Amino acid sequence: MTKPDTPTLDQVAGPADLRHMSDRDLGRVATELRSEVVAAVSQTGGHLGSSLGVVELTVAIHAVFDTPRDKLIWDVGHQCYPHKILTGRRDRMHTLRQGGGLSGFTKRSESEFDPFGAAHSSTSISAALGFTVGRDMGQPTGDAIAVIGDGSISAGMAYEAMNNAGSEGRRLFVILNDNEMSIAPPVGAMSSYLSGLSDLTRKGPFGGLMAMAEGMEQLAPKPVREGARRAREMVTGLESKGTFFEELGFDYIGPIDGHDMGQLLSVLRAAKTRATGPVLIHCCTVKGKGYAPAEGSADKYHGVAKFDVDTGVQAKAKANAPSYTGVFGDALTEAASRDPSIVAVTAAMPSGTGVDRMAKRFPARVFDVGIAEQHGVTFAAGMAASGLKPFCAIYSTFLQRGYDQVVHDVALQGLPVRFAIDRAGLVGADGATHAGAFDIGYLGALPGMVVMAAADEAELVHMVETAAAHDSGPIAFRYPRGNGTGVTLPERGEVLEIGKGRMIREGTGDVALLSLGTHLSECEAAATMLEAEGISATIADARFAKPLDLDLIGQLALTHTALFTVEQGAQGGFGAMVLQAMAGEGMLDHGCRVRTLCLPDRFIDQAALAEMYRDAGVDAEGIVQTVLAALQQDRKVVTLHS
Ligand SMILES: Cc1ncc(C[n+]2csc(CCOP(=O)(O)OP(=O)(O)O)c2C)c(N)n1
Ligand SMILES: CC(=O)[C@@H](O)[C@H](O)COP(=O)(O)O
Ligand SMILES: [Mg+2]
Repeated sequence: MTKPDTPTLDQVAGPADLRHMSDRDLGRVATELRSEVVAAVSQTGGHLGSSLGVVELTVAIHAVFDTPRDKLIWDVGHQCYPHKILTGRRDRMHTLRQGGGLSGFTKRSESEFDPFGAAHSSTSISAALGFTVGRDMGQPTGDAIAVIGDGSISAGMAYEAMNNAGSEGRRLFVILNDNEMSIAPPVGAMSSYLSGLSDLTRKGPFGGLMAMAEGMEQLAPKPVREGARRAREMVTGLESKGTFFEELGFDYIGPIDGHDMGQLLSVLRAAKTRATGPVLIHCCTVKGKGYAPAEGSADKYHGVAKFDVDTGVQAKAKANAPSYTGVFGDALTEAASRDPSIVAVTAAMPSGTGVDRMAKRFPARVFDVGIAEQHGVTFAAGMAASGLKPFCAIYSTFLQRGYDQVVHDVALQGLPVRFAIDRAGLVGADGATHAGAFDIGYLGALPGMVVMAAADEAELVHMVETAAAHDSGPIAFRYPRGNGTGVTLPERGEVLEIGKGRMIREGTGDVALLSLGTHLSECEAAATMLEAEGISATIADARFAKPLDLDLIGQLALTHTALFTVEQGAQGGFGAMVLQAMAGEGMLDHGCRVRTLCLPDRFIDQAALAEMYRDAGVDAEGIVQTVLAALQQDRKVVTLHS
């Protein structure tokens, strides 16, 4: 890769250097910064499109505001690569999203320029408002600036924050980065409203000037504003209403061209000088700006693998098995073709969850609610209450955002919502914020909830069929990010008996490995390693974390020296529920030793997935070491291989 020529950017060791530069040089920094982002991400992969869309904005904010004393909070944080380069992390960008390297999102522990961590969307305004209270109560902090995207502002939490900010009336800057894109094309009435507002600017230079004039006038005293508005109405012949944001108590500036450094600098400087309360600056940007392959792609290169800068062609590893997401999407579509009452709900991630495959055949039965997991869950609950069979497809980590809705609107009412929980377990490069670590525990605790975990892609097909057939209450099935094992897929899934596990291989009674989910493969590898140590291992696939197969567990406990549960989830999940059941049933009274292998009580930062599970101690070697320790082999605990 040829290193871009960045003579002006090279003068920037930190944001303070920007504040001594001419506006012209700031424009040069932005141009060079964009090339730097493209070059860096071409080597690491990551969230390219959103970062390219905020290059000018990032330079302008750091040039105008006194970061890190002023707190710049990026919503989601996936667009923070230009920010990281300008705030002293340029030399570490080659470690992005890798073990021991830079996080792909903002992270407090990584830099003083990251005042608030992110990755889950729509939190920035709440956090920024919190900082303004700290400032006003004497904490050593300056202004707070939240940069939130048009997708992220569709989440309820953003409105909760604006509602509060508007009544608090504290000086606060919210910059709406409106690129008319989420991961998928935007949905929702707010998106249409924003398009209406930004039409003026997107129409070209005249529109931009008008918008800027309008924007600047927002900061003038009320009488002047009224006069300007009347003048504008005369000129345009259009009634000029206040914006939604002004109705909430914000001064609204814009829409402005988020790539025009001159506009950005003058609006930010004016806003900083004059704002006395909450201000929303509406910036129109382009996701993937300045890099043709990104701008020209449907997803604007939202998340990319390493790529060739000249061609934009991504280096995607060839998969030798279908992705779990794809298997789910196809199985759901097949089930939907047989049952017209099946519908699907996604929260702004149709392709990430695979429901886009169903949407291709049944567009009227797939609903993208935007980034609105809370609404999505209860929306599905209403569908279920009406008699439909909703599949609510949400990543494990993002379902956390709608948990009370799962409890209060689904489980408490026993409504048959089907939860397709993708990205269950650790996820690799997205790191701790995206780990699907907690769903077994947080769902298993709910009365009436059925919780399944697929051991491979064939099992996933069966679980989709089982969920479709399960009408007596809520049911969830979890599966990991990535590709399957290559096992043959059934033409059509079979309905599994609820609460029944399956025996995979019978040993001679030394140890039993009770697996939940796709770590069945690690259990099989561990069994082979144990055999080499003269230890026979029985393997069973629990299939269900709830209800548990007590007959299977009791049988294993009675006939084995030791029982080990293995799961891709945090403590308080499958192993805990097995132990609690065994205790209740007296299965612990006969001397069977029990160990639960689950994720450790700490967050695990991004790394290669296998490395993360090794670190967690739940890979094959971790299982073997735990077995040997539990059997208290008097020989030294061997390390089977480095
Ligand atoms: C609560 C939550 N749900 C879903 C996601 C997945 N996600 C990450 S970025 C994104 C789209 C964000 O769109 P926008 O705010 O417009 O930012 P852009 O990518 O356009 O810069 C989504 C849905 C998330 N990070 N958090
Ligand atoms: C930033 C964000 O939250 C999403 O883009 C997420 O990174 C997608 O994860 P997958 O790559 O697993 O679909
Ligand atoms: Mg967007």
